[in-house]
Amino acid sequence: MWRQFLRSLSPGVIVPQRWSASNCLSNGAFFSTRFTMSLEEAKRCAAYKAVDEYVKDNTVVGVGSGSTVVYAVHRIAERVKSVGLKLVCVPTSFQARQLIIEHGLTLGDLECNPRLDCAIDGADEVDAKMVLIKGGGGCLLQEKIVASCADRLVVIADYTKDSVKLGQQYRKGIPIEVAPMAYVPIKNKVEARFGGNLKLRMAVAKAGPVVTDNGNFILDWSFPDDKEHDWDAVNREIMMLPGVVDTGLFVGMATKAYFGQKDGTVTERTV
Ligand SMILES: O=C[C@H](O)[C@H](O)[C@H](O)COP(=O)(O)O
Repeated sequence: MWRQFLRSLSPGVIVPQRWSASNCLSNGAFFSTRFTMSLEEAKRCAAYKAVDEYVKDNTVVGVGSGSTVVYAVHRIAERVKSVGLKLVCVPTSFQARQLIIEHGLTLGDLECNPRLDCAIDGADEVDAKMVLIKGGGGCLLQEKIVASCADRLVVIADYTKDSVKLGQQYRKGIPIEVAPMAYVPIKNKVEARFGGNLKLRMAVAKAGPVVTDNGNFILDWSFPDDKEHDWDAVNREIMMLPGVVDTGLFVGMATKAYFGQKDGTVTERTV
């Protein structure tokens, strides 16, 4: 019935055969291209499931950044209204802060809430061992700080982020946030030590480089993918370079990931 109705509105629309337990597809579908709808629905399903399973009453929740997190915030706001959850939400970026405020949620910070029950965040890529690449939207530093204060980091993503090995699907490289004055020496040192190449991320609607919420630059490291990397060791070594503020490598931080699939189901990974 629903499928017929949705198809009558837009013949190109793919209406998933299976609806997830969290009923994530019943709260509005996207009527654009086949791929966009599918990807957006996949993000939504993952986000809804994670919120339903991990966001509990009387807790402090870290709110990640990016397009998938938008769905998580919608769901958190729905549950605050419908079930009366009492939450404090700690943002990981300017974007997250705005989302919290726009949805009428209680805004917190690490000064008042140095310990969080869980953080829900997106990722650019997740490997088989749950090592993440984050920072495609430039928010890696605050995301890592907030995640480090949370009892649990829960990742929400669509199926394009689920990889065996980093670099398999996400081709933009590992973001490294750096103090502006140090971007050239850091670029040279990382290339000499590990290979690949680092590019200064440039802004799109502004001349010059992207400047993060923290006033820094981002170098995107296209690392050599023809060898195995010990990401924990790589991360530690890069972090030791003066001027490196943080990396988008999240090693040993996430314990749970939800991947929304094309058919509206959600797969899970736990470590
Ligand atoms: O800096 C941005 C964050 O790390 C995001 O969580 C990450 O880029 C994933 O974003 P999206 O959900 O838009 O793919």
